Amino acid sequence: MPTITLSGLAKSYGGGDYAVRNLDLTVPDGAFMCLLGPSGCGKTTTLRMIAGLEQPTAGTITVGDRVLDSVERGRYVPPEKREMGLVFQNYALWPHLSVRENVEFGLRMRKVPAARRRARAEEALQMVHVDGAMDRYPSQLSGGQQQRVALARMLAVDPAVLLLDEPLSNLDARLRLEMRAELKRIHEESGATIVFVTHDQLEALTMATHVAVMDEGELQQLAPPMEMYARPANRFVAEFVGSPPMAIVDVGPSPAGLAGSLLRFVKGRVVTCAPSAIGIRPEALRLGAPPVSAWSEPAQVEAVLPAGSTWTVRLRVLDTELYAVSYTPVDAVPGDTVTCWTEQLHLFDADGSRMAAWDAAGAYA
Ligand SMILES: Nc1ncnc2c1ncn2[C@@H]1O[C@H](COP(=O)(O)OP(=O)(O)OP(=O)(O)O)[C@@H](O)[C@H]1O
Repeated sequence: MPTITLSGLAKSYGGGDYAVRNLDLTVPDGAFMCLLGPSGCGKTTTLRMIAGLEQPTAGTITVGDRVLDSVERGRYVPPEKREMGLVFQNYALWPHLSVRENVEFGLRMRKVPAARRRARAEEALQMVHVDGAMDRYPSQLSGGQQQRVALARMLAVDPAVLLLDEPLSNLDARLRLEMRAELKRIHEESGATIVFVTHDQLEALTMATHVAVMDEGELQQLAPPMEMYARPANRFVAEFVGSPPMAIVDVGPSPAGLAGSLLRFVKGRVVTCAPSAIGIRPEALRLGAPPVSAWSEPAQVEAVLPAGSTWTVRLRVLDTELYAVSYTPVDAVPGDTVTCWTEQLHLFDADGSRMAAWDAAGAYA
C-alpha cells in the first residue's frame, strides 16, 4: 500500500486567493487520515487535487514512488489513471442498474471476467452488510443502504487509496455512528490508505489514525487524534477540536479576575512561563475539594444540564463563564457556590502557539 506525499501544494482558482497554501502533508501507508476544518478551509480542494480532479497551482503529489502531479516538471496524471477509489457526498448510483450491477460496474469497465466480477461484487456487498438487497434497485433502498452500496462499488475494485468527501453527511445520527464503525472495520480489513474529508470533529476523532486540521488553506496540526486532543498545537486547534469547546482565557497586560488567578498558579508551577492565553477543557474542570497541587477557585453554579451519562455544568468563576463536564451525577443546583479545580491547563503564547515549556515541565497532567 502506498504513502501519499503532498509537498508545497497550493491551489488558486484564479482570483488570487489561495484555497490551499504551501501544504506539506504525508499520509503514511495504510493510514486513515482525516482532513478536518471549518467550511471553506480547503479540505475538498486538497482531496480533489489528490484525485486528479483539480490541477495544483504549485507543488507535487506522489503516491509511493509515482509522481502524479508536479507543476515544476509539467506532470499531471488524469484521474482514471490514478487507481484511486472515490466516494463523494452525493454518492450517485445508477438508478437503472440493480445493486449488484452497480457494484459490478467498475469491474466491467476493467474487463474483469463475469464469474470473478460476480464473486467480487458479492464479497464487497457482504463487507458493507447489504448482500441481502443485491437484486433491488437504488430507489428501493434507504439512504444508509445506498451509501453502503456506493462504498461497496468503490471497495469492489480494491483500490489501494480511498478518497472520501463527507460521505456520511446525508445520514441520520444513528446510521452515521454505525457507518463510522463500519468504515473503521473496512479500513482495518482492507489495509487501504484512506483520506477522509470532514468538518465534524467527532467523526475525525473516532475514525482516524491521523488528523490534519486545516484553516484558511493552511495546515494547523497533524497528529494522531488523541494526541491532538491532549496537546493542541495552537489556539485554533484547541478551540476547534472538543465539544463543548475548550475555554480560552486571555491573560492581557494587567491580568485580573480569572486570568490573574490562573496566571499566579502557572507562575508558581513554571517560573519561565509568560502565557498570553490559558485554556481549560470542560472535562478537566472538577467540582469539590481540590488536591493540594491543583488550581482552584469558588464558583457559582448557573445551570446543570444532565444528559444521561454526562452532566454539563455552567459555572461563573471570577466573573467568567466556564463549562465543566462530569461523568458522575452532579448534585449542585443553580445558585450554589462550589469549589472548582483543574490540574489540566493549556498555555498559549502571543502568536497562539502551544507553550512547549509548560509541557516540558510536566505541568500538564
Ligand atoms: N471551483 C471553484 N472555483 C472558485 N473557488 C472555489 C472553487 N472550489 C472551491 N473554491 C473556494 O476555495 C476555498 C476552499 O474551498 P473547499 O471546498 O476546498 O473548502 P472545504 O474546506 O472543503 O469547505 P466545505 O467543508 O464547505 O466543503 C473556498 O474559499 C471556496 O470558495
